[in-house]
Amino acid sequence: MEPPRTSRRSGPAGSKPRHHRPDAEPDRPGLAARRAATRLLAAVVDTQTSADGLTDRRHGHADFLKLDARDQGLVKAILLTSLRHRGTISAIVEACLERPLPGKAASLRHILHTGAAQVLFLDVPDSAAVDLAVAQAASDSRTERFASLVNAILRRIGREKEALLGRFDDPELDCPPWLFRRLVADHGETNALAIAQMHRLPAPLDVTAKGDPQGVAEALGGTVLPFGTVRLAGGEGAVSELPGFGEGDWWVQDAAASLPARLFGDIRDKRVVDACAAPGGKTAQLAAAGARVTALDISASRMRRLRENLGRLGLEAEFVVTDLGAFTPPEPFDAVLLDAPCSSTGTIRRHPDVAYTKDAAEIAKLAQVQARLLREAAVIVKPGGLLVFSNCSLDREEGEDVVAAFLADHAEFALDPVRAEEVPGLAEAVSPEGYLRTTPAMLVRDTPESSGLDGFFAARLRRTV
Ligand SMILES: C[S@@+](CC[C@H](N)C(=O)[O-])C[C@H]1O[C@@H](n2cnc3c(N)ncnc32)[C@H](O)[C@@H]1O
Repeated sequence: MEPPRTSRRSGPAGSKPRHHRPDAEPDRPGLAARRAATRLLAAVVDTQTSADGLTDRRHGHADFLKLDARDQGLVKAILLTSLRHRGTISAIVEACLERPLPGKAASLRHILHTGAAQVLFLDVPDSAAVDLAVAQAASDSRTERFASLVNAILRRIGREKEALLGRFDDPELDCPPWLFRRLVADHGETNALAIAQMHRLPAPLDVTAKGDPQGVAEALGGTVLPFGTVRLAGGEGAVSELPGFGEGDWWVQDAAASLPARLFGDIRDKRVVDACAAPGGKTAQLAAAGARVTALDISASRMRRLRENLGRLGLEAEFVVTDLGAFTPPEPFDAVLLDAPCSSTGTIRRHPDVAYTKDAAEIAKLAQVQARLLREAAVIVKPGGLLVFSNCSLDREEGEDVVAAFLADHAEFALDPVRAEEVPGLAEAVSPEGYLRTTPAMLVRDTPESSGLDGFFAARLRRTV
């Protein structure tokens, strides 16, 4: 139920390219897809536009929308691979250049990056990747004089790929310095490197079963993780075509994202508000567990998706579209879940653009929003009730620091520490104070590809009076 993220600095998603020379290259199969991949990469790294927004099937970039489904799949693969391995690709391209690229050569750099991503990491014939990158360079007035350079560099990368990948095999390369510094400060150098290493792999597909996880695992050929999530081996094709989707037997939800709602324990018949609910993964969990749920969100469009999702699952909730700060229920709730908006650095395996669209200033701003939402959520918890605060950031500033400041100001709340036995198989995710803090480097399984989970933070607070 991951939502398409919108642009932080919404750029001209569908603006006409000014430099394209249509006479230089007629529509050659595959060229429009490569051009789109390069433009989308530029939009992510130059104007901090989210990849989900650019590749949204209804509101995405014009160059993306005009492609057929197969080419759209290819564009996404090229874009996400270019971002996931951005540092490695950069180092390899630089190593193959006789002299550095001119400082203003952003368009050329993006063509080289998307071309090298295909040659180094994707199952695309090298010759097609190289020829189309050369054609792309030749058809743009900003890059046409570098077409033979593109040819030479990408062919060399193709010839020497094993050696080059061996020479530049360092996870830190693929983690932008601002993020790596913060990971080291919050998690220590060894963990930071392990997290950066996991960020180089796409995440497995996790689903939450509405009923029996074992039955869903058998239907989908997956395995049940110790705390109930069903993890799939991966594979091709649309999620909506997998067995049981149409019947509403399960929904997509990363293993870590399923943990905050579990922290309420037995929630049957309790009145619960999911205070930042859309698109509804946690609302669905609470409703499936028998709670009487009020799903609240400020966004009407995201709430529509939540309603559709719950409809498919045959689950019920009360829906409220409002700013949490303006919500004045007639009586307080037994439990409040605040899954607050955040930088999403815990989801970089799925959203590698996050490493390039977010920064320290954005994290500071989001931490303030979270602090405000937590104060507002506290008001609607009844005495003795529970308040779970969570988000998918790896950053202390959006987690432990927000909760510590809240507790310092709210003597009527106390931390209700999470116990290791509540999260089987994830004891290392429980901090000495009783916070839950997962990272992609946890949940090690048979292979790196089947391991890991999103980075999540959760704290359980109890209102004492
Ligand atoms: C991380 S998402 C929630 C994901 C959701 N809990 C799930 O599991 O599917 C954060 C949500 O908070 C909502 N939000 C942001 N500010 C809000 C506010 N002031 N009041 C209510 N909802 C808000 C956003 O619209 C967004 O849907």
